[in-house]
Amino acid sequence: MLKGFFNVPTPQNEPVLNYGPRSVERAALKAALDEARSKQTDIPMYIGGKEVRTGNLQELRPPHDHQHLLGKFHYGDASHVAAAIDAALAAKADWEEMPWEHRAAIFLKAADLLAGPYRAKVNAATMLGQSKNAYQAEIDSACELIDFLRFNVFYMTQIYQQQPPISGKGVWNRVEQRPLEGFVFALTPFNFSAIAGNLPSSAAMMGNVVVWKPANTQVYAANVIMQVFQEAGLPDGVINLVYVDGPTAGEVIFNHPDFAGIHFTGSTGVFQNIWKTIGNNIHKYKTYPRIVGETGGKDFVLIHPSADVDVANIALIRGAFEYQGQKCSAASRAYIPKSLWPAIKERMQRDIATFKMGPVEDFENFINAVIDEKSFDKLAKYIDAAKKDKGVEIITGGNYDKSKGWFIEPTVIKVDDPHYVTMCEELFGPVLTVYVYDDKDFDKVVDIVDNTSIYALTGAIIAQDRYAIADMTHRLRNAAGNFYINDKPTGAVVGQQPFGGARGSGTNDKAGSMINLLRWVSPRTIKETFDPPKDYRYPFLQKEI
Ligand SMILES: NC(=O)c1ccc[n+]([C@@H]2O[C@H](COP(=O)([O-])OP(=O)(O)OC[C@H]3O[C@@H](n4cnc5c(N)ncnc54)[C@H](O)[C@@H]3O)[C@@H](O)[C@H]2O)c1
Ligand SMILES: N[C@@H](CCC=O)C(=O)O
Repeated sequence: MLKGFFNVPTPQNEPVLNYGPRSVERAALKAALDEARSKQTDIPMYIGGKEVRTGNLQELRPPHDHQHLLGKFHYGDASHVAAAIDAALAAKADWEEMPWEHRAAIFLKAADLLAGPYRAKVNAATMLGQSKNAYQAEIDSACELIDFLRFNVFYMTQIYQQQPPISGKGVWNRVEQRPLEGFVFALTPFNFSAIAGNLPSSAAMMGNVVVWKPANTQVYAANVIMQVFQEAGLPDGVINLVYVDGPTAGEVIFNHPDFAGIHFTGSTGVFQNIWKTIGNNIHKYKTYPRIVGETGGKDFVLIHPSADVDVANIALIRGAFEYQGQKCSAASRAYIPKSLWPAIKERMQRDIATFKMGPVEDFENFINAVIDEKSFDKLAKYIDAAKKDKGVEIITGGNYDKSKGWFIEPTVIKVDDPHYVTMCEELFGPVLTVYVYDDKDFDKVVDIVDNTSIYALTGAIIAQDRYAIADMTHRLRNAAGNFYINDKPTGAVVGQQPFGGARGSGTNDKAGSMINLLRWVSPRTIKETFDPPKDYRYPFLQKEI
């Protein structure tokens, strides 16, 4: 066995390829899209390294083209969740004994596979399965996932290097970072393949074994990510991928004595129910499970009268409409001073009119479909209500069409009431609500921004006046876990802006950071004494002579 203090490669953010006309990457991506569309993929679960097929098949269709069948996946039940836990626990002893540098090597290789031979495949799967355009897929399933893997390996070594600074005379103090006792449950959302890949791999990297359940609407790309982990050399049973209904998975997992932690990203309601269930079952577990959850948002853009209107416009339209507003960080409520409203409105209408909407296979489309019919219907309902409600005006968009795919036009709603429902609730779609305030009321508006929603995920302020920037930065310190000045509230980059929110938006354990990885280990302090005392008496107890 090799012995040494190993350094890992210094991580750099994976460069974002541009997919411009006639570029090599564009040709490779087009070929991968054609290949994926030309066949129907049969997708198994992966339990203990084996492909598991139940014959209970669920269809996968592109959200922008629901008549096309991409493939089917094998749906499981409670018995598959139990089998996945057994497989994880069977793999545990060998995995946690594996020297860390070998764990690191597996995930560094996975990053290289994604950056190279799997890049087009994973991007094509994310584009088709989740209706992301080429750029949005590239920054997610390629770059962000690669960054998560490489930066997490680096942070892992920093965690291992942290040792007590002091060892007294004749003593050596050290700290060992043990994997959790039991298995970790990774429960992942539809909207980011990077998050789907990061939640199981970050816990596994720290020596844990994992049961991973993705959203049904993300299974198509999850399958590719699992193939990458396997090809990178991940031993059987370390990550077990199952497709079951959420409550069924929860019923088995949250009643298991070896349940040691959940790594969740998804909606606030689901997370709160999970937390309650874990609380009710706390006496059943061998340890106190780690509960890590990044959840919903109602992300704001607050525009100060000193703002540059072009900066404000781009922050709004990119922040609100990239990936159809289906980012937890998406700008969904904006506060705009009356003095700037005409200029900003004119720019938004001008630019949104040039957005092309349609399938991802046509690279001219900036806007694609929302994820499924349930989301489409929900968004259509809010838009219909906005058309009827008093004090509410549709500024642009407002149309939708489900004949070919789940298409909702980018929609801007202006409201008279800053507490109108679409200013408060997370809609998770291409709908931006704006409240136009009197410039003299700016001070009150800062409080409204802070108090309007239960969430505190992301927020942006747009201003040139430095006093205003300083004031808003301070007063909105609890309103967002990721706070942007003169930028859109989306697009955090691993290693640069660690991501996560507080209040109703989650436990703020910052995905892709040391803080997050620390949740997947349990430190053991070891004190070794070289010359231990052999007499209980303190020196002062000795008789004076
Ligand atoms: N804060 C963040 O970092 C972040 C990132 C991405 C998405 N999100 C949030 O995720 C949500 C969108 O994703 P989604 O629609 O996939 O979320 P979701 O909550 O519907 O689903 C997340 C996961 O939980 C599972 N699930 C659903 N109901 C369950 C139940 N009752 N018991 C157990 N599991 C259950 C789903 O199958 C899925 O795997 C939005 O609210 C968004 O803001 C947050
Ligand atoms: N980290 C992403 C959002 C993830 C949630 O959907 C961003 O910063 O835009």
